[in-house]
Amino acid sequence: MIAVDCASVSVGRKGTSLLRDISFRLNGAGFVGVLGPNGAGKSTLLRVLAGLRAPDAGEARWNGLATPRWPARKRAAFCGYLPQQFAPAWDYEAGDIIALGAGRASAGDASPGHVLARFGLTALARRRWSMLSGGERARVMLAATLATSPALVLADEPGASLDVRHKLDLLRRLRSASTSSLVVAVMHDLDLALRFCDRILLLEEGALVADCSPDDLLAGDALDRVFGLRLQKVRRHDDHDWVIGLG
Ligand SMILES: Nc1ncnc2c1ncn2[C@@H]1O[C@H](COP(=O)(O)OP(=O)(O)OP(=O)(O)O)[C@@H](O)[C@H]1O
Repeated sequence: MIAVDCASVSVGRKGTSLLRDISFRLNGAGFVGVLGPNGAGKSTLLRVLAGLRAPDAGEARWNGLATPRWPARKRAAFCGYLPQQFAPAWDYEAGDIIALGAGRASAGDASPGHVLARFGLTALARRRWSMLSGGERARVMLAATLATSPALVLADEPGASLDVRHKLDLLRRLRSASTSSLVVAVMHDLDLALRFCDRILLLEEGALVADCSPDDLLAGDALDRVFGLRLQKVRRHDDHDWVIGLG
């Protein structure tokens, strides 16, 4: 069972509202994209959902229980959180970081060697963090996050530093994880979000302005309004994927 509730969540900072009375329920496995312009509150929302930031009002719940009430070990087993920026305190080898991820919970195929192989990272196992490229770091962090197949995966702009092939590979892995886990990912690439996600949460200035399927989002004008653009929406010839361009 997996249910995530965001119940009347508000977050403020020095008189500014970062999140304004946000409510939604995510029930069951699936891929949810969080979209919105820079500064809309996407990362703040993800941190609240992860239980890393206490809201000023309202609460986030996993399976009906407010996140602060989850014991640390159960929390680590239940939720994999992939932050926008990550820097380990020590210069670990990639294999050590995978081992830390794999150690969060007992899972049949989560031995570090197996996870490295599953994510095509075996050749990088002995490479120190400081020697990894930005894209390699992102791939190591994704593998560490997904190592134990957590019920809830929260990913903040997971493909930001990846080339097009690895970005697609990452989204396919998240998509595949979302058949049994609830994946919530902050995304900036509208095309890819509409193609991979089952549901979209659209934020604007800390408010939730749309919560719907990609098709319903495209049918309305919320994207144009929020991004201040006239987006051209073209359905590809296979009638499956949308391509978005500037109108
Ligand atoms: N600790 C903080 N102190 C002050 N302002 C903050 C703090 N954290 C976030 N903010 C502000 O809150 C707003 C929302 O930030 P957040 O990082 O959640 O936005 P975002 O939608 O993820 O943006 P981006 O797409 O640029 O990553 C921004 O205006 C940001 O400057």
